Amino acid sequence: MELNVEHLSVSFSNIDIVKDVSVQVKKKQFVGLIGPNGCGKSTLLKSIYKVIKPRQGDVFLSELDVIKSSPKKVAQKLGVVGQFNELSFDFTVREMVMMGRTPHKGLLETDSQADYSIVDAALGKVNLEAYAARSYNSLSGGEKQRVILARVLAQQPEFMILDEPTNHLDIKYQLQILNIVKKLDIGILAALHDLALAAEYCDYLYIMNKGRVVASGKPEEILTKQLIGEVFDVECETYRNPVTGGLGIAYLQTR
Ligand SMILES: Nc1ncnc2c1ncn2[C@@H]1O[C@H](COP(=O)(O)OP(=O)(O)OP(=O)(O)O)[C@@H](O)[C@H]1O
Repeated sequence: MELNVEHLSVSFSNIDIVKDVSVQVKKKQFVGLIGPNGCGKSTLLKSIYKVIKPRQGDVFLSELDVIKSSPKKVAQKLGVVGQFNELSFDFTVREMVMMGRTPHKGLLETDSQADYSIVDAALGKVNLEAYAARSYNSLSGGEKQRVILARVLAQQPEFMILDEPTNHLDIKYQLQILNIVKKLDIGILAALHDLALAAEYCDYLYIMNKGRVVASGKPEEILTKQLIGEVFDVECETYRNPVTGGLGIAYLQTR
């Protein structure tokens, strides 16, 4: 599926937080959204996945008009890994992941053998099979993050939004999660903080500052020291990593 966000604006108490933002994710593209704290990344993503109503603009997932469609209809296509994953009620890890199947079920439909197999496969993908009976609230931040990803995998979405999916994760699981979502071969829009990881995994980047998209393009084309300096207020040098061949960024000092 493709994502088309057109001229989206979001305001809280008459203050514009997201200002006329247009974003496109083509079929099977991994697109990153980067920008400093408070620039509006989460607000933009939440208005795409229907948690916040935008003041104006359109969101389409291929032909599906996301703003006008029911949450269930959207959840059949769109998976979301959000930033905060706390729960008031306690569920087991397996119950949490099984919730990913809900959008595909009728009102009184019970869990089928196929649902159990899908849930087991999703737990396996994030290395949490042994945690299936554990209480979700007893897990560490990183384990919770992997359960949420497993729930989204069980949902079998055709498009995925991730809001800082590698928050809380040590480097092994940061790479594991990015590798898992990359291999899904579906459209992805992900807010990321680590610029080097964004450069490595993303096909295309949008850079936000103060509610607006200020640059977009292929990572190596737009992640210049001038742009990083302007947007993040940090002096840096960029270089080609001699080991990976990818983009390296040496941060020097804050401005
Ligand atoms: N419900 C709300 N009411 C008023 N202001 C809000 C609300 N939600 C977010 N904001 C403000 O909107 C701005 C953008 O917040 P947002 O969470 O979108 O930023 P972000 O780019 O995702 O930041 P971070 O990198 O820190 O997660 C912030 O100044 C925030 O305080």
